[in-house]
Formats: sequence, C-alpha cells, structure tokens
Amino acid sequence: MDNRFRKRLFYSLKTDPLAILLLVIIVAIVVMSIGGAWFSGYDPVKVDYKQALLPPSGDHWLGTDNFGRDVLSRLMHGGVASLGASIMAVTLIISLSLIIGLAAGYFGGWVDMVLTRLMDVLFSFPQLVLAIALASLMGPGLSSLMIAVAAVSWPSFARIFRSYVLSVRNEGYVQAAKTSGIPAWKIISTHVLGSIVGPILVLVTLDIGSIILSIASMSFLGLGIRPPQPEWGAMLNEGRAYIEEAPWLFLAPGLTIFLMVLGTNYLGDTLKDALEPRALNMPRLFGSRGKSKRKESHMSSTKLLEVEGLYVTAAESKRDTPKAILEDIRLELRPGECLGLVGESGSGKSTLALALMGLLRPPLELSGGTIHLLGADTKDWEWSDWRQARGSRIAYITQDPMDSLNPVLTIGSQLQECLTAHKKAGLNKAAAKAQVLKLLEQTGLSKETYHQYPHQLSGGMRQRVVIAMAMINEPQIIVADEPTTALDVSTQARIMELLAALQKERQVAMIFITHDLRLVAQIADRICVMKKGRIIEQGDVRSVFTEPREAYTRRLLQSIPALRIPAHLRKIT
Ligand SMILES: Nc1ncnc2c1ncn2[C@@H]1O[C@H](COP(=O)(O)OP(=O)(O)OP(=O)(O)O)[C@@H](O)[C@H]1O
Repeated sequence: MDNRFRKRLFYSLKTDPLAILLLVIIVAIVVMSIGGAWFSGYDPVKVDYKQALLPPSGDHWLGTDNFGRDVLSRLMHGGVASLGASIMAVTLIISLSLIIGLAAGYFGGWVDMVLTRLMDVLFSFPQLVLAIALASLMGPGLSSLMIAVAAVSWPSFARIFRSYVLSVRNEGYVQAAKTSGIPAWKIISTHVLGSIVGPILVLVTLDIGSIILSIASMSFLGLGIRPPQPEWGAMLNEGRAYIEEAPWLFLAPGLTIFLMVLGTNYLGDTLKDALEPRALNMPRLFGSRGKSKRKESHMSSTKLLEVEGLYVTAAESKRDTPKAILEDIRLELRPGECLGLVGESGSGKSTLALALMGLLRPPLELSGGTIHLLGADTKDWEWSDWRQARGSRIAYITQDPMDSLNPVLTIGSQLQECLTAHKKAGLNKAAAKAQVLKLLEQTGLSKETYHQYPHQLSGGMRQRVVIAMAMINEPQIIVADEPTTALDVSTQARIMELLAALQKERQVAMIFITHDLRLVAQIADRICVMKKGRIIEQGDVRSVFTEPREAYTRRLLQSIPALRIPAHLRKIT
C-alpha cells in the first residue's frame, strides 16, 4: 500500500462517521467471535430447560433459546463457524479465480477460449441453486458448504481478474519484460500480479459480505453445521419457530449477519474510493447538488469556447500553499477553427485541456476565471452537466489510445456505447451499428475492426478508433492532446491527414496540443504559445511563424530545421 493510498483511506474514514461506526462494529463482532470461547461465560451447547426462552436480562444479555442456552454465547461461538467458513471460502475463491483469470488473460488464445467458455457454462446456472445442489451431494457440514460456495463463485472473480490482466498485458513494461526474455511465471508474479493487488483487496472486502450471506443462507436451509453446534444461519432457522414468542432468537443472528454484510460492503466501497480517487472526488469538484441551473452567457454566438482569466492551482494538502499551474489563461475558439497549443513539457498544456473538459482532479483545482462552452457558463456545472457535454459537445483525444479503450470490449461495442450514451430518439441497435460501421470506414478502418479487440490493432489503428470515438456524437469541439506522440513518423503523418480532413469536412473546432511546432504548422489556423502555465503569445500561424514576438517562441522555432516548416510559413529573409 503506498503512502497516498493510506492517506486517502485515512481521510475517507476520518470524514465518514458511518464508516467508522461500521468498522468498530465489525471489529467488535470479530473480536467477540474469536474471544467468545474464553469470555462468554456460558456453554453454547449445554441444555437447561429451566432457563428456556428467557428474555434479555442482566444474566443473559440476549436471552436464552428453547433449550435454555445463552444466545450471546451461541452467537459468539457461531461467529467462529460463520466467519471462519466465509474466510476459507473467500481464500479458496480468490486462489482459484486468480489462477484461472491470470492464465486466461495472460496466455490468451485457446487457453483463454476454453477457460472463458467454462466460466460461461457456470454462469448459465443460478449460483445459489447450484451451490445448494453441490452441498447436498457432499452432505451437510461446513466444509462442504465452503467448497460448494467456492465452486460456484469463482467464475465472476476470474472474469474480473482476466480483464485486469488483459489491461496490463499490453502495457509497455510487460512487453519490455517479455522481450527481455523474462519467463512468463516471473512476469505474472511481479508485473501483472503486482498491479492488481489493489483491485483484489477491494474485491475481497466487497464480496466477503455476499459470501457470509450465501453461507448463512445455506446453513439456514440445514446444509451447514450439525446441531447443536451454533452457526449464525442455523441459529436464524432455529429462531424462526419462536419469532412471536421469543423474537430475540431470530433478531440476534439476523442483525449480526445484517451488520457484517452492510459493514463489509460499505468498507469495501470506502477502500475502492481510496484506490480510485477519481470516483471519490468526482461530485465534490462541481459544487453542491441542486444548483445545476446553467447560466447562459452573453458570449457572442460565434465563439464556441471562451476562456477568461483562468487560474488552476495545486495543493497536496490544506496546509501547503497552492502552487500556480495555470495563470490568467485567455483564449477563444470559433467554429471550424483549429487552435494549436504549443509549449515545452510542463508548460501546462494537458492541465488546460483537462480544465476545458471539466476533468481536473485534486490536487489540481480551478481557482479563478471562467470557461464558456457553447454559450454556457460552466462555473456552476455539476458532474452530470459535464457528462452530458463531454462526447456530445466537446470530445477528447488522448496521447495514448489504450487510455481510452477498454481491453475486454470489442471496438464495435465501445463505439456503440459512446453513441448510445448520448442517445438520440429513434436510434435502434441496427441504426447504431450502421453508423459505427460508416464512421469506421471514414476513419480508414475496415469493417472487421468492429469485431476486434484493442490488442488486435496496431497503434495507428487504435488512434483511428479513438478519433472515431471522439467524432461519433458529432461534437462541435475536439481537444486533441498530443494525439500522434505515441506513433511512428509515417503513421503520425496519416493520422494528421485524417484529423485535418475530418475537421474540415465536419467543420469541427479543434484544440490541437503538441510540443511539435511542425505539426501545428500542418493543421492549425492560430497558435497559443505556453510557458510556465501562461500563454505568452498567440496569433495566427503565419504571423507567429514569421514574426514571433517572444524570444521563447523564436527559440522554439529555431529548434526545428527550417526545411520541415511548410514553405508559406518560413520567414522571408
Ligand atoms: N496532479 C498534479 N499535481 C501536481 N502538479 C501537477 C499535477 N498535474 C500536473 N502538475 C504540474 O503542472 C505543470 C503542468 O503539467 P502539464 O502536464 O499540464 O504540462 P504539459 O505542458 O502538458 O507537459 P507534457 O507536454 O509533458 O505533457 C507541471 O509542472 C506539473 O508538474
């Protein structure tokens, strides 16, 4: 666990009293279950009919059952059986699903095919019914319960692990390890497994609740531990007959199971949020709920985007003085125009792109200025407003296409998903597919791409898919953040041609971010030059190339060979 994760987890717990309360309850239940044997004070199985069905009192805090046994003592001893069986079942499930998920995801091919078909077969049965059938075949007892629950639960975990592996399998560092001749088992255990430890932890926490519930349900049906030994599900069954006469018999195990399941689910969510800060901070970034009225601006209707005095700061903690990342940014964009945003690494180009998309995440924060998008002031926009705008009005193309593509979904389904996310009335499945196929053709991809997965495509093809994704809902603005950086020179040229053609054909306005002035010369109408978070020079391409005002721009221009600048933009000397 890295330090930042621990800090985020601590922060989430600190600011969420319910999470703390549930954590305390879970710890108390676990401690009482483990220590029950020593400090319960009553034998959980000893029958004493004289004490039968006593209500809760100072002697018996949770009352007694129909055999005169102390309910609290049985609850504590039963916890060992219930929690022990659940933990054992989860361990079995995780081990099995990890082996199968890793093998399917990493080796692919026929191994993947066989294993995913096996998972599909198991998925086709209702899980609990199959587990009950298996447990009945093996006979009553906690071990048969555990095995039955594990045998039916592993496919859903294995499928998740497989998808994690697929997403890291094509990462540069895994490819580099493969090309260095490192054996598969070592790559899996260090690179692949290392990067999915976090998700495993979250899955375990999230799912232990449902495993506890499955084990209790099966015990309730009489498939678990044999009487008189206590177990929560079995106790629930025993208490059922006395629900009116002695409700504590039913309530005590029922509430314990409820609190354990609620607690583990809630804490699993907290853990997940700490691992994925995006989800944690999403809504807070856009002000409190219920203020979603958009203020229409007085901006001229010809400007698609107008940024005025924009400031972005970063502060790692409240105590730190915020560091200025963007200062006094002013720019505008008109229909069909391409604005090149250039500057050296670290000048703030990507941060500006994220601000324009409403995607700034802590520690980055919008600390001043306004962004008018298609006539609307985005100041009070909530997450849902940005979500509607993204894709349909303003789209984003990233540097690395793999960032935007899901490795486990086909290209066709991902494009169709983008289309249906902003669904226009009357768009059925067939029409959506036809639209996707047409766009694939327009972006120079074959029909077969529709059924292919991202890893089956080359880098250039993937970037074409991402461009198609950006175009599919016909946005009026596209922000392309170094879209050709990850490509070789010839693919780069073809992607630039495609972007220029699509932009012209569809009259889309584009912000083209790059540190490569040659690319800007090919595509942009105007240029903004950025340095240390500020726009230090902006103007039309020709004037910036031929008469740069700033020494910094001149240095940037001098760094590219004159011959690589188009003739009409070269300085006439
Ligand atoms: N999450 C963050 N927390 C703190 N500082 C950040 C964060 N993201 C970016 N910065 C800082 O903001 C500045 C601008 O970064 P940004 O990524 O926008 O630059 P860039 O011009 O896009 O660089 P590149 O061309 O290398 O992508 C840098 O100094 C960077 O360290």
